[in-house]
Amino acid sequence: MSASDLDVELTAERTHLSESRAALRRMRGRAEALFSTGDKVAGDAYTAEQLGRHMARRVKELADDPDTPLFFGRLDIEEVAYHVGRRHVTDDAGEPMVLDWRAPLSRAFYRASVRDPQGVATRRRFGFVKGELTSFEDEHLDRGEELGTSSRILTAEIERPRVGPMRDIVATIQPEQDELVRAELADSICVQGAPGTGKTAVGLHRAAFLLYLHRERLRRSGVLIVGPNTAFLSYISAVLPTLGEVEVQQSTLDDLVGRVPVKAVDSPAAALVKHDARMAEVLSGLLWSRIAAPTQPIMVSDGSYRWRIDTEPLRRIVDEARREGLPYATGRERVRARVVGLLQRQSEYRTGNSPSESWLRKMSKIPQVTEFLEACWPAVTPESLVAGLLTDPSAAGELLTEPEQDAIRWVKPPKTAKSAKWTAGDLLLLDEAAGLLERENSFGHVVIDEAQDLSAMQARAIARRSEHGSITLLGDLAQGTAPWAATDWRDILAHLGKPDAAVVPLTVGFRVPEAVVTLANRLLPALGVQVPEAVSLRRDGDLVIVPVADPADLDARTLAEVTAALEHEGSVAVIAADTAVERIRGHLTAAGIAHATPDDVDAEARVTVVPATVVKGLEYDHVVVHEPADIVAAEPRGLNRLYVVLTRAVTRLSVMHAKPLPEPLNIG
Ligand SMILES: Nc1ncnc2c1ncn2[C@@H]1O[C@H](COP(=O)(O)OP(=O)(O)OP(=O)(O)O)[C@@H](O)[C@H]1O
Repeated sequence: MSASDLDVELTAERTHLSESRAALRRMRGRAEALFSTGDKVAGDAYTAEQLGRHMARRVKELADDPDTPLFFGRLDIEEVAYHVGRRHVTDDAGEPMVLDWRAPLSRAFYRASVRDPQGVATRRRFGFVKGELTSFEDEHLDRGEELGTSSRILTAEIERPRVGPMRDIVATIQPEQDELVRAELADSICVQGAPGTGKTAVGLHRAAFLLYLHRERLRRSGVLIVGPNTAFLSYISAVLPTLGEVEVQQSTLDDLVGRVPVKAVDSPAAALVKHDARMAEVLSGLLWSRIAAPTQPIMVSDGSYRWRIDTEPLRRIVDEARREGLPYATGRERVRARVVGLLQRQSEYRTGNSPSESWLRKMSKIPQVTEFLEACWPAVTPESLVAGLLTDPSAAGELLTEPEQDAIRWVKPPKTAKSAKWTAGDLLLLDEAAGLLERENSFGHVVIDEAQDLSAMQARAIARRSEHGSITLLGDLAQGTAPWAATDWRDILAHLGKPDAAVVPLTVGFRVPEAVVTLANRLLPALGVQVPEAVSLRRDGDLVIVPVADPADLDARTLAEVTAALEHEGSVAVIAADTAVERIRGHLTAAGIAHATPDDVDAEARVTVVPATVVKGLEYDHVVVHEPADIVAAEPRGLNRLYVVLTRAVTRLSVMHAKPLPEPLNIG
């Protein structure tokens, strides 16, 4: 294309962009007008509210962010040009101006290749600067031209300095990622991906894709994203809204099971026991052992009548309900209903009339029925069941060893279950107990990030919430830092109730520069897991290792490194052992350098000080690691933690150390 042809073409594309923006504004205007008349046309308050919510969401979905391009690509198929963007935009006649990236036709934008052009003659990618269309790049697939990962626009996107929260990757999703994003709703998948291979991005885009394709169904059942901590959730929270999806629940695991506040901390030994799959068996055994065979008939005087149900039919009712495999509380209500049913039959037989609703209600509450239930199928709450176990763990019998029983035994049992000081581990037990009593609502789809750290009991809590839905499990076994972290995905998948999910590897890294990946990969053999190594797409980037002779100088040298990093564009993080964080924050404050906490992704400050234990899933342009040996020494899986820490850098990594570097880093 000649320079003037290029200009003409660029101008035409810019015109299409501004016309599409105008069309989107009109779509939004129409939605707003409908919104404001919605309550007048709706027949009743309920419909008005439903309609109102729907319209409010629609208006939100149609919001145009001037900084994000409305379209980022174009496909030429049979002489027709289709622009591919974040959402459908249609002109006033309803003709498409921009296709949603999730539409079936858009698939070719991500998948078409010279070998399999899928009808695409030319694929065009657009370059943008602050929402302004500034360039484009063509691949004439029909002439055998294909750029793959050498695309200049893809490279620029990957190498862009990072600031603030995570962004979507719709413009540059890679074919192997797209395959995961567009997997069927019914398919549960597990992605084993090295650091920075786009697992989180894939999970979020898959959620958006499924919502597009199965909108009504998933709106009813819901989509849930589970992340490791609030810093991570705030980092990813903007991605789905920019993709037009505003109704996805995002939660940490602790919040998901948080039915009561946490007021105490488990010892490491107690936590290990409480996260173990045997606890499910213990609780289930304890609960069902509460059921006892009836030993007395029920006798009721009802005005001038006397009703009697003998022990034998009562036994049959209890046995049958037990065999039906219902949750405990549901089973109890079933037994009550059947007992009342027998009373009703006797009454009908004797009086010749059907008893009234109020009679049935009265009978279901009379002391004789309640006493029978309390004796044979007693009322249990999650709190009472778990409190019983923690007061007397010997009830677990052989399922727990004596030291294990001692580890979880309450030193001073609370007066009542209500006044108990529950720990995070107890919340899992309470959730398990609640699941034995009543069924949880199941989400239509659950995305679980950093899943390598799930314990058996945590996985079961998620399984209860995805029983009738599918899951996307994202993680990296090498980044497992929890004491119960898995070494095989099959173990976690079994606890999640999805044993047959496909385990798919991702190995191409989009975050970490090659030199940094090479350093981090030295740790892999010491981590005790079989995972494919990452390969980096990034040839740029810097790695500096700074030995500091005098430990007393380490903090000052770290501060100097931060100051030097601030000369460059992008975010800066100091990652240190948790115990050093407050001290480093103090130094920064004293030096007048504004700094933020990782929870605050919208902070003005460019520097964030991050404790090593919360850095999982996050990324920063320039990472300054403070004393790796201390990070490793702080916890049993310290080397895994260091692997996580070293793989957070997008452009530059500085490793500051006064102590010797941990052994595996020194090889080679
Ligand atoms: N196809 C892509 N195009 C552009 N950027 C991408 C692409 N895939 C991933 N990225 C970017 O690479 C970085 C890492 O992605 P992400 O956080 O999803 O990786 P991850 O596998 O979850 O990493 P970790 O295991 O370290 O948490 C992000 O900045 C993301 O936007």
